Amino acid sequence: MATATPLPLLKQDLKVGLVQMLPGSDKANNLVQARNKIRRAASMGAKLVVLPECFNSPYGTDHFPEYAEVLPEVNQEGESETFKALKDIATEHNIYLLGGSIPEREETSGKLYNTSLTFSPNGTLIGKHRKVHLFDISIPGKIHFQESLVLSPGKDITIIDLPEYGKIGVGICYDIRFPELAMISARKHGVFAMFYPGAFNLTTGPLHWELLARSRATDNQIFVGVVSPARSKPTDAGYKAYGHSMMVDPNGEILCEALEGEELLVQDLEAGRIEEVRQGIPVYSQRRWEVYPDVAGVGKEE
Ligand SMILES: NC(=O)CCC(=O)C(=O)O
Repeated sequence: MATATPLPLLKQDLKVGLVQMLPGSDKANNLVQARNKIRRAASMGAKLVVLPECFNSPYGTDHFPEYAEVLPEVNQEGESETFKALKDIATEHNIYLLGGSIPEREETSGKLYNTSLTFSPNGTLIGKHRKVHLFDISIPGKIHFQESLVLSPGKDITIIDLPEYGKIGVGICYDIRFPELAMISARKHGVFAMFYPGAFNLTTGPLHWELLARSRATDNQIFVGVVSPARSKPTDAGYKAYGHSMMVDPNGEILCEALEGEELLVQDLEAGRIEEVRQGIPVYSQRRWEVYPDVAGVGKEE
């Protein structure tokens, strides 16, 4: 009797667009810039387009309250300017749209979050991720940043089903430093990719951005996409993003990488690549859960 071949995690090839854009202080103009770049990605065949962290505002604790919008829950409709714009763009181009992140104000509590919205090609809100790990670091003489001054942390791992392709996981920037999130998404939920809209800086970017993207991909043998804002001019005030958006394959190899400026990356993800890598280096079937029972509960495949 013939046994059914399990579907690959990524069910068919997928062209992904990563938009490295430069957000300014004019929200309406940021939305126009995003729309233009998404249109270009779609015209190049991208079926999933990903924007950077804080794509519609400058990145900074002073700015979050001013730019925050009230956002709906998954499968609900909303009135916010950015929600409506992203919904329209996804529908117009018949694409999945992972809308980077924007500051969110929760209506009832007034709490602020750093939140990512994902839309299906028919404009349904199919994913909402609130940044779980807030970016609070202090490296003397280099960088001090404290998102928790104004933001509250999200509480959930976010898995989104793109029925024709498979599942993706979403994290926002600092979330990439916590391997548990990607590990649970990959091993428990079977995602074919993690996407991290992110805005690393000029101290930790050169040190850790590529290292972390390639580590999450290699740890879990999945695709990883990291999408940054472009870097503003040295003479401009405010936070300087590292840039270097990239797509990494399940073997930890960089498939494409941007420089610092505005850039659009369009990259094919190959169905079957995950299984090929896992066959060659079969760590998935070689885990010794009895040696590390403390983590077996969170990492073990179901
Ligand atoms: N926006 C962020 O979460 C920045 C994270 C970062 O730069 C890091 O080093 O981590």
